[in-house]
Amino acid sequence: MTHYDLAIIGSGSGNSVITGYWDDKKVALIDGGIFGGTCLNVGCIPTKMYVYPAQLAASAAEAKKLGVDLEFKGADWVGIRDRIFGRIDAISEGGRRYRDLELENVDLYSEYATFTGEKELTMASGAVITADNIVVASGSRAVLPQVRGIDLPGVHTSDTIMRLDELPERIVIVGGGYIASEFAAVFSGLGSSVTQVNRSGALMRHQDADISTAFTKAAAARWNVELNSHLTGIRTADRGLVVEFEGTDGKKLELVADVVLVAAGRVPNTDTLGVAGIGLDQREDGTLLVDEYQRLLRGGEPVPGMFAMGDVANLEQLKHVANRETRVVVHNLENPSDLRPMDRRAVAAAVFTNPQIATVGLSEAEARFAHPERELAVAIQEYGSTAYGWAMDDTEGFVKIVADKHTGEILGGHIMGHEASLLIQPLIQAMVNGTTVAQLARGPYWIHPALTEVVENALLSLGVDPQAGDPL
Ligand SMILES: Cc1cc2nc3c(=O)[nH]c(=O)nc-3n(C[C@H](O)[C@H](O)[C@H](O)COP(=O)(O)OP(=O)(O)OC[C@H]3O[C@@H](n4cnc5c(N)ncnc54)[C@H](O)[C@@H]3O)c2cc1C
Ligand SMILES: NC(=O)c1ccc[n+]([C@@H]2O[C@H](COP(=O)([O-])OP(=O)(O)OC[C@H]3O[C@@H](n4cnc5c(N)ncnc54)[C@H](O)[C@@H]3O)[C@@H](O)[C@H]2O)c1
Repeated sequence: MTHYDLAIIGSGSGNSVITGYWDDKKVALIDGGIFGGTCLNVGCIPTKMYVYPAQLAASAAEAKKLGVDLEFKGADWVGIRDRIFGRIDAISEGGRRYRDLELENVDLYSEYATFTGEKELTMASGAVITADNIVVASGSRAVLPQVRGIDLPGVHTSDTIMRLDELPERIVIVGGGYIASEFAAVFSGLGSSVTQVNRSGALMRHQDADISTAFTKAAAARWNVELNSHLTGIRTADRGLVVEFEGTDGKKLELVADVVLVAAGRVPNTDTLGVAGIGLDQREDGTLLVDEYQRLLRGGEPVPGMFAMGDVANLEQLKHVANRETRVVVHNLENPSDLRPMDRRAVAAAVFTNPQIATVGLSEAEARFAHPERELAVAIQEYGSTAYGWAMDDTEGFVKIVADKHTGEILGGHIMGHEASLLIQPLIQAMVNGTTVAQLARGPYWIHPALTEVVENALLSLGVDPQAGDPL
């Protein structure tokens, strides 16, 4: 049995816990999957590397209404795929080699581990290690509905769909969330015939209701969308797969496809880690409970020397949240007498679908529920109401802001449309820094006639009460 100062489970965000502080100490880094974790290998980065070319491809159709005659002649799927993974696989392998071969104080275990004691881990090979400190960063994995035919060749999750040998002619995408909506935009942009099928009555249902409704309409104008239908089975056909669904009204739906992508949510990797055996506190969905310092809890009390971060411990399942939690874990591991808390104000996210969606803070419904005592100001401003929106002839994009009518505090911002992921940033900044609606609308210059004017105008149209000293 080898003893370590620190053991880390997961080489995604977990890899960044190994700072210079550990140079003279012994560290075990354990990962049974691909080195570097989800974001690098099968998540944020490769998906966005597909999103950009797909957006270029889709722009041919969008240019037409502006009088520009672009022709989309097809996508070189294999070329795009190899450019993406030629870059990513090399980074993953370089990171693995560095940890495995070049860092003397780090032992890399390329296998799965389970807890067999509070500070004891047993590897798949049978090796047992102990450690004074353990960081759990084991991430999450795709959920596969247990229906007939789910393991047929041609049925994929986001882990495998990006490595296809050819662009599918017809793809059925199961799910209405982030992953399903991003891949629907990628495949439809690149030229596949896409049908996205969701169990509930709208896409992106966790967003503000106005965004969810508008996105469902916008998506249906770009690819086929079927709602209120859940997956019941998959079978092989003469040419491809038949994907079977049942509607909430009992009606059957059968779709023929070359490839099926199942994007029905992700579960935390806690069941496979044996955490229940050591009595760690978990939420109902299996995520590990941590305190504000990212310390693991047992019976509500922090367990000394044990931390968790990332998808295994938060509800957001976002890389920038995992990164921030990592910084908190790094600080608190290295400075146990000066603990610093995680900041969960103004968590933001973007969905890189078409049109893009971005969000920060509370939806209107969440704000009304969370603050029944406050009078809210709500504004919706269309891209098409600004000069840049005229240039784009945009008829879909809009910004929605929710604020406190009397104090001018911004409670939430929601954007759908061109580069929503960029336009949201001033609202994130304002929420974190406590900048009011008036201070944000009139404090900085807003470049004319940039698309950011739609955010400025949304702020102005909220009609919040003026305060003494507001900028002019
Ligand atoms: C398709 C897709 C697109 C995404 N796009 C975005 C995006 O655009 N923006 C964004 O913010 N987020 C995005 N995400 C989410 C983001 O990837 C995750 O939030 C983030 O990667 C989580 O990091 P993590 O360190 O918690 O886990 P991971 O990076 O998943 O690392 C966990 C590691 O632990 C290993 N492991 C698990 N169990 C064990 C065990 N028992 N023993 C040993 N090793 C184990 C796994 O092999 C894995 O490598 C996306 C996710 C997906 C799937
Ligand atoms: N851009 C980003 O930041 C980004 C991108 C991708 C993923 N992610 C993260 O990954 C997480 C997981 O993404 P996801 O899209 O898998 O999950 P999700 O929870 O966002 O969506 C799952 C969807 O599948 C549907 N569904 C579930 N079972 C079904 C069934 N049997 N038949 C039909 N539909 C069914 C649900 O109604 C829901 O719409 C997200 O919550 C997100 O945090 C982030």
